[in-house]
Amino acid sequence: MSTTIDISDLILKHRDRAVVDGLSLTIASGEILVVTGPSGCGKSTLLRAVAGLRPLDGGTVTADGAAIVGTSRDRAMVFQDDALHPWRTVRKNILLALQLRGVPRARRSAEADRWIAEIGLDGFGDHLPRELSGGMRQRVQLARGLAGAPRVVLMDEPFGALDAQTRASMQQLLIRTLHAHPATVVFVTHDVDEAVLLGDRVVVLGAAGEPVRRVVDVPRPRQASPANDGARAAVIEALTAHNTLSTPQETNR
Ligand SMILES: Nc1ncnc2c1ncn2[C@@H]1O[C@H](COP(=O)(O)OP(=O)(O)OP(=O)(O)O)[C@@H](O)[C@H]1O
Repeated sequence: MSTTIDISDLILKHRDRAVVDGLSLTIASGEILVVTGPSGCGKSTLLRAVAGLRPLDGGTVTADGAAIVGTSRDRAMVFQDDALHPWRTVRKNILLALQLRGVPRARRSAEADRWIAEIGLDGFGDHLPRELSGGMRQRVQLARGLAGAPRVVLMDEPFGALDAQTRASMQQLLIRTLHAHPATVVFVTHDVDEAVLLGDRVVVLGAAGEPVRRVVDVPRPRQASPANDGARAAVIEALTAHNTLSTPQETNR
């Protein structure tokens, strides 16, 4: 089961400067909404507000009609940084997420094993994070974020530090996983191809304090170009409208 998120007239400030100024947006239940835009435009700030990790300076953010006033086990965060507990094994990192999301003790062990298999890490359950590659650690982070069926998953450049090949396989893993365990997803990325591959819609924010530049619908079924070429071009056009972001070639790394 997933959740509808309603953002209305949202204002978010840093040191009295509005970073998000009057944003209104509804994220449908089960939708993957990608947020992109120039560096410093407020993507992470917006995500933190939806997570309940920071107060609002105006407007409202609701989840199924209830105001978001703090963190909740229904909403999972997945960051780019390695946020695994370094002293816990892969299995224990996933078990902790299951526990925090309220999965009954009797089911946790089998569920952890299923996640370890799902992310292709059979045989690595007893390894510590430092004994894994960056891509493997990121897979564990993904499992930890999605384990226990959170209704909302908030992802801040989760694959930003990965090489192109690992990134592509993580994107496919995310698509498969969300297919099996639907959630409402807000996914922040700088990468235009990633945005149109993953997103049902792509929101292009303006520079900090500016209005949204564009909301692009991505056609489905989900596949690489040429079906998504129109959406890709629309996102690039909006991003480069004021020449404040890296060029498309740079974003394609
Ligand atoms: N803790 C903070 N204190 C003061 N200003 C901040 C703080 N965090 C962010 N900002 C400012 O708010 C603006 C938005 O930051 P945010 O990190 O949300 O942007 P972003 O779009 O996620 O950037 P990037 O794409 O570079 O990660 C930036 O101008 C940033 O300098």
